[in-house]
Amino acid sequence: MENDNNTSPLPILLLVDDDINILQALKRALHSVQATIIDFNSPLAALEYCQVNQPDVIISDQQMPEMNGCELLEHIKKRWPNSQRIILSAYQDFDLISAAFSSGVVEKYICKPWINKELKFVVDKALSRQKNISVSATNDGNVPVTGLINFHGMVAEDESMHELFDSIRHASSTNAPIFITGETGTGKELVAKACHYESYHKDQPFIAVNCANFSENLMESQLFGHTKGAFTGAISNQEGLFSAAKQGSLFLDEITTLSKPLQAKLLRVVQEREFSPLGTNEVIKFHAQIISASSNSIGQSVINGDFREDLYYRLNVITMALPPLRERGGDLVHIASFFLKKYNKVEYKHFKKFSRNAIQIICSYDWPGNIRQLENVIHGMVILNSGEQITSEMIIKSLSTTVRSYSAIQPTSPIENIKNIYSAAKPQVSQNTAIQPLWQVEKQAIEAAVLHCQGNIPKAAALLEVSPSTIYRKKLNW
Ligand SMILES: Nc1ncnc2c1ncn2[C@@H]1O[C@H](COP(=O)(O)OP(=O)(O)OP(=O)(O)O)[C@@H](O)[C@H]1O
Repeated sequence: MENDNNTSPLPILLLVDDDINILQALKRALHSVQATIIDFNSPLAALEYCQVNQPDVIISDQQMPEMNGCELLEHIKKRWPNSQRIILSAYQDFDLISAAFSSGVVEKYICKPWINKELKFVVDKALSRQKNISVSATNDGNVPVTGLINFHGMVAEDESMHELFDSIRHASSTNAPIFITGETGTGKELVAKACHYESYHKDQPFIAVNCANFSENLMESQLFGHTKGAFTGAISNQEGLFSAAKQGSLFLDEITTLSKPLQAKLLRVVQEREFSPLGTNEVIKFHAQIISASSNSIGQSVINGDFREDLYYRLNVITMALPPLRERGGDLVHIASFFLKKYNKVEYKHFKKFSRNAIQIICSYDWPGNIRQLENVIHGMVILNSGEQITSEMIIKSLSTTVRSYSAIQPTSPIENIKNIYSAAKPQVSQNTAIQPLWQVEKQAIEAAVLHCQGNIPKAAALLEVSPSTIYRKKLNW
């Protein structure tokens, strides 16, 4: 079969479901896509077809008698690794689908009953991605995206962040729940927004709520809404966030702080996709995507019995883990420069760069409050100083003003930390001390710095303003 302008054949869209009615409904929903649709009501027959024919995009049901959808897609992936594979399932088989997602067998997940608009969006995207793959395959393969980028306000060069951005793009066509982990201030809310604004429902609302900010009762009425008189003080009907999110995204931050009774109610919403406002038995359909996040270990909360295991699995279909700032390599300096430019503009300042020592201080500090703390430090510093160059003294002063807010996270205060850095780097020799050979003074300085940096030689080298190889070389001679 040929397409309209008779240049290249239409791509093949393969549909597999043991229920003929579902196959018919899928074909109706997808009648306008630019592809040749082939359908099978048996996964074995579909597999046989795929031995000789290359499908471009496959949509398979999960629950089928002869073989489940994930198994079928795994076979197809082995035969045709470049195909785009989509699984169709009701809210069951979470573990299987999550595993297939993580191993790359499944690229997209569509919930049954599907929304036609969503389905069409997913398939169009998969077809266009498939077209790009074919083009780049003829041009010697895909060139991975590298370098410094700004993805929905997130500045990153580090590979781990680029992988995260890829996961966000991959998740763009699913309505399945997303769970974001990461220490405080690592950018979880930005990731949640990026998931929303990359998704097919980006025109719908993005609603964020921090579960830690409300008491149990208030949180319940915030989420579910209430009718007039539902409880003392309910003087009028109030729409809840489940309803306000419409077909968009609802971001539940610090989800582990939800009380047990509310967890049980949320489970119903996630499973049945419906809820009732307080004070009424009316059942309202819930259409939004749930994105939740926690800066505490949710696994630990489950082990402690503080968080329901079944809810955890329902919310955690797609996991996105944000690394702490101290593990993002060169990103620290890039993000610091990004904030310097940002606050130069906001505060009408003209800083052009960081001094070498300032960069060393930034790189050797652990940033327990992560990017939020870095942002506060740079903002404070820009406000309080002027000139063209940021010096280490400016950083230290500004760090000391943020110390109180982060002392709960970090047992040693940043100022102690910095003082240690200096005393390690510049050992004081008292008047009474006998003069020591230079190699011994050097050895002590190096050992103090390495100890301070908990054995991290590159960090110690940065503090001592030498290259790591100098430390390794000197250690060999002691
Ligand atoms: N990669 C990044 N590049 C630039 N700015 C960032 C980046 N990541 C986060 N930020 C900024 O850092 C601050 C904290 O981010 P965000 O509120 O998303 O963190 P969080 O993990 O949700 O924090 P909390 O756990 O406290 O809720 C925000 O001002 C955000 O804009």
